[in-house]
Amino acid sequence: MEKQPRLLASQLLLKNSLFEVSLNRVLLTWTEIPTKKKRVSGVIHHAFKVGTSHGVSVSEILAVKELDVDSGTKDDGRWQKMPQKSSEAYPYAFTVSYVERAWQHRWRCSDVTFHCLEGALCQQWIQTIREQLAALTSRPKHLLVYINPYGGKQQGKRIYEQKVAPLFILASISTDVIVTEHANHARDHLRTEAELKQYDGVVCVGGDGMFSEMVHGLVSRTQRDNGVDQNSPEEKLVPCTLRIGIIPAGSTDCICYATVGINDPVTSALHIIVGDAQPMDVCSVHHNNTFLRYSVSLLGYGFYGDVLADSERKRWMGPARYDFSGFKTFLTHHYYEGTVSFLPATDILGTPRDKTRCRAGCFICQHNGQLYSEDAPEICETDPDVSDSEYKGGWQVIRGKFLAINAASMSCACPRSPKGLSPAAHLADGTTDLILVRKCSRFNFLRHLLRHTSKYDQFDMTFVEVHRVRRFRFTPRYCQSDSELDLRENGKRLFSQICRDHPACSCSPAYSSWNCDGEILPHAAIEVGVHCQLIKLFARGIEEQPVFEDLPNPCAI
Ligand SMILES: CCCCCCCCCCCCC/C=C/[C@@H](O)[C@H](CO)NC(=O)CCCCCCCCCCCCCCC
Ligand SMILES: Nc1ncnc2c1ncn2[C@@H]1O[C@H](COP(=O)(O)OP(=O)(O)OP(=O)(O)O)[C@@H](O)[C@H]1O
Ligand SMILES: [Ca+2]
Repeated sequence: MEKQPRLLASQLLLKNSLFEVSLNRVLLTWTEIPTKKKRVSGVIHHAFKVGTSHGVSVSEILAVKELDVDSGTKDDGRWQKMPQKSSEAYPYAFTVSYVERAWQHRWRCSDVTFHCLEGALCQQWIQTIREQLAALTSRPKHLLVYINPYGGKQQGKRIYEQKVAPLFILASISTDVIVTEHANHARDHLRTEAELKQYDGVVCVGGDGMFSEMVHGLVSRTQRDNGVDQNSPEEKLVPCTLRIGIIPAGSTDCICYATVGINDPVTSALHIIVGDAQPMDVCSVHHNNTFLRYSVSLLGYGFYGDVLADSERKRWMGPARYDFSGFKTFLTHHYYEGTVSFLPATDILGTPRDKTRCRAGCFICQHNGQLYSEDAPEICETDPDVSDSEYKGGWQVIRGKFLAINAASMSCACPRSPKGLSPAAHLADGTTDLILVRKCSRFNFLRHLLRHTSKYDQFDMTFVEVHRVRRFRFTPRYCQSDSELDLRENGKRLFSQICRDHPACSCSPAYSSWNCDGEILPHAAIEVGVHCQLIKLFARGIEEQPVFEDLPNPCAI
């Protein structure tokens, strides 16, 4: 790393030991000064332990506070007993709060208190660190927070008040907090009422459903403000400028898990405070030139659609509803007939079955993101319906009987499946991985499902194929007209009743439903397009190697 000029360097006391403390534009470091000498088996050693050098990136300092040594309190009100020796000899002190990496991608807030001989020096340190923090323009100062009190285990309010709000206060972030009163409250407020100009970001406390509300509110608002018609499937959309933060408090939390590496409220709050930014693809879903919904994680027909439809009736069970309905849907083993047409992503780096993983600073997302950005010139894409060969102007057409049709715009990693539905999918590459699971035996489908929880490749099975695509369409075999939709609902009820009455019946219903990020879509025939990097999150992607130990040599960082 290029050597940065020092802004400050002093000898300060930390836990009754003297440290050389140094600050440049990038790093704050402190290294113990070997003072005492120790005789060990006749040999004199400096009392300098390995691990007494520390470094913290300025971009990961959360706050600096003066410590009131005389009163023994910090100015955040927490009491702290001052060590006798330091309060006498080094009567001035300041505390730096910073991000420390813990196990499995968790971040924690750590404090270090330095004691100074003189008040002026103490003030100089505080002032200089504050100036450094003020220069970090990507950090949010004012946030709009929506809390879903009923998401996941209904802990959203408690999680925010106890774990997140104190950190925002520490980092001098002001907030306007709205506790939602009904579904779509946050979406509608964002879309029509919220005065977004005054905020540096919006935050949701909840699960993937709440995140989806934020996406719908922000994306729709941005298109409306820019005169873009969401109903046209081919239309380029205008990217949103405000970043979205997620404090996980839901049942699946897959967006949080796949963008941060863990569903942990404190970790997410710290990513918001340091002002991280992670772009993300958004799929638009249309039916007959009418906009239906946006999707950022999973669009699933067949298995995941059926799991969701069943689980919605069991919300009272909390997160366990998915396991219950998953087991039930697995036993019913329904397949669905239809035609999938898709436009493969060409000229891109990466394939759905390679070993690369989307990680912080992902090169593939940067490369493919340029190719497919919403500003990039249009690539001529022939419509799949204009010719009837199986390979039309780049489009490919597959007809068949499917247990599941899944489009994963990102890995969909979550606590249930830490590698996700499509482990090599990318957050911001402008593509979605289209996974087709054809009709197979229950045993084989179970093998496929189980592989989501092990190191084995879930795509390495004869009945599974996966394509990285820009757009796709699905048409069920027995096409429904809109007026048939009501009939369909009634028919489905009748059908499932017949099947319940005759458990030996092995036939399948004509239609499943699409699970669109945890919401049921009202149509089976849909058209989907990926909008590259349409939104940004307060996240940085999963970090490659978390650092657990103190850095032995700050100069080598
Ligand atoms: C045998 C164990 C197999 C485990 C296989 C686990 C695969 C799990 C893959 C999860 C992918 C989640 C994708 C994220 C989707 C979110 O946008 C959405 C909204 O939050 N969540 C769901 O739809 C929630 C979807 C939740 C789906 C849960 C499926 C559970 C399947 C259980 C099958 C049991 C068979 C047991 C036979 C003995
Ligand atoms: N005050 C509220 N009352 C009822 N429903 C709400 C309220 N606020 C939000 N919702 C709705 O609750 C649904 C579920 O919320 P959320 O995503 O927070 O939790 P979840 O479903 O448990 O988690 P996941 O989406 O991760 O499975 C969302 O679709 C949201 O629209
Ligand atoms: Ca993607």
